[in-house]
Amino acid sequence: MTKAIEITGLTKVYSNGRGISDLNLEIDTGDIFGFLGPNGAGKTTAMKMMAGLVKPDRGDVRIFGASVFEDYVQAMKPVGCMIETAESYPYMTANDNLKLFARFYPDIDQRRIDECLEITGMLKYKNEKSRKFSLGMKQRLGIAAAILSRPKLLVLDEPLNGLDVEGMLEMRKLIKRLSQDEGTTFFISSHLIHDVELTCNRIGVVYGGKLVNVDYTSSILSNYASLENYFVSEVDRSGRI
Ligand SMILES: Nc1ncnc2c1ncn2[C@@H]1O[C@H](COP(=O)(O)OP(=O)(O)OP(=O)(O)O)[C@@H](O)[C@H]1O
Repeated sequence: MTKAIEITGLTKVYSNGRGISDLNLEIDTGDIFGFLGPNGAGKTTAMKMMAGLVKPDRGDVRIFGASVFEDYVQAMKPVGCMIETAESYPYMTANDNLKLFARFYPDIDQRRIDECLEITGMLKYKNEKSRKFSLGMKQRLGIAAAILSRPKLLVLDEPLNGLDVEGMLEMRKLIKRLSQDEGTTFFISSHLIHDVELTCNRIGVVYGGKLVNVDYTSSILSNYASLENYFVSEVDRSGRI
């Protein structure tokens, strides 16, 4: 079966010597993959390259078989992204922001826009301008935009950023629902160990610009008391190598 994502030798080192180097990773269709690492580990840099927003020094990313760098349009067709902050036009309403996004796709009508607003808990703010939204509301609007086209793969950079406890629970439910009902594959970056443990079925630990290890959550939890113990042990091990 074609892998949802195949990353080979992906490297981007900034002039200050930081970034991410020699990332090799395969994500199966249907995985909820957690890219776990502390601030500055290189998660956003890797995701920007996956979305074709940053050119790598070397390496490749294939999405359902198509190379992001050789066949960008084909590779990005099944992908929804929210990378770094969720951007929206502040003087437009939530609804108008989504209508603008919808113009990039051939078949998104008002019903689908309302559905995405409903799914993300934003329907009640449909006619409010995003300028007045809290960080969490902007984040939800970003997710609504990312799921508009019913993507097969969602790449989400710190999707819980700015969400309160209730918002985090809803976001986790939303991710699991899309995974179960629509078979959506997820690539999610986070520095929140507990949330990754509860949300993701497979986890890659990234530290200091390197992917330290990848394993299934179930297997980690059967060998370690918690994901936190595993994380500390993997980071410690990588430091000693
Ligand atoms: N444009 C840039 N120029 C120089 N250095 C950069 C640039 N972007 C990121 N870096 C550096 O590369 C490293 C990785 O940054 P990146 O944003 O990928 O980390 P991250 O894991 O996403 O962290 P966070 O959780 O804080 O977003 C950091 O040390 C950062 O300072």
